[in-house]
Amino acid sequence: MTSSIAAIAPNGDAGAQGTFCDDMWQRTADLMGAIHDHPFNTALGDGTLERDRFAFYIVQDGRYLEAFSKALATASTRAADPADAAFYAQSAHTALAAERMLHAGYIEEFGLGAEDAAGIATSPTCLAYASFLQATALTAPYPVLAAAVLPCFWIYQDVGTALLQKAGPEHPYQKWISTYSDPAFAASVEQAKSITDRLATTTDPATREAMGEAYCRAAAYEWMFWDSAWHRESWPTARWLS
Ligand SMILES: Cc1ncc(CN)c(N)n1
Repeated sequence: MTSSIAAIAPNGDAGAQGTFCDDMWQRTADLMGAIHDHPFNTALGDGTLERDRFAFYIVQDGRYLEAFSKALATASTRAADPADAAFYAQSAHTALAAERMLHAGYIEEFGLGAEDAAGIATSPTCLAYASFLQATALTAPYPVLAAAVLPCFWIYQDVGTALLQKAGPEHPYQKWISTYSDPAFAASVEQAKSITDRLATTTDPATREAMGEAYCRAAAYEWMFWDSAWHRESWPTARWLS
């Protein structure tokens, strides 16, 4: 009989011993299925996603990426290993430089001016996800922060790669799909996974448990983010507050 939390699967079943990432992939298997099957992503994949929905997503995502980038920059300052620090610093830059450049292209293509974008309120889900990342960056142990940012890499690569199978060159969202199915992005996902796995094996059981909770919370927010874009989520209180 084992007494080590690290040797217990995150769902509480004794037995299955894998890396932290293997455990997380198993634990979120149903959620990943729901992400791939979400109408936003199936329509994104077959190119039928309405522009309004995608534009709403792009505006929200630009705001999310600012928070994500800050969380990564904080991870860089908190990393003890210089190679990890460089990885998170580089990723913080990429989130703002490359991903937001992708957004800028779509915003221009859709003829969305700065004023139009400013008129779209940050959705409750976008704010919740961004706030969760920033709170984790500022208050949680560094391994928990590494786990919290991992789904942002891994899930996007998984979705981008799956959509690549369906997308031809004339696909309206080809650039989005290419960004997240790019081998360079896959390499950064592998690095984020390997850092997180290493931290999970060297930390104490309670922190590893908290890493699992942070990973699953962020993965849940990923589903919620696409769902909120699909429904163009607004504040139920908007009628009283402008
Ligand atoms: C909500 C969200 N999550 C992740 C990613 C990929 N960095 C993104 N652009 N947006």
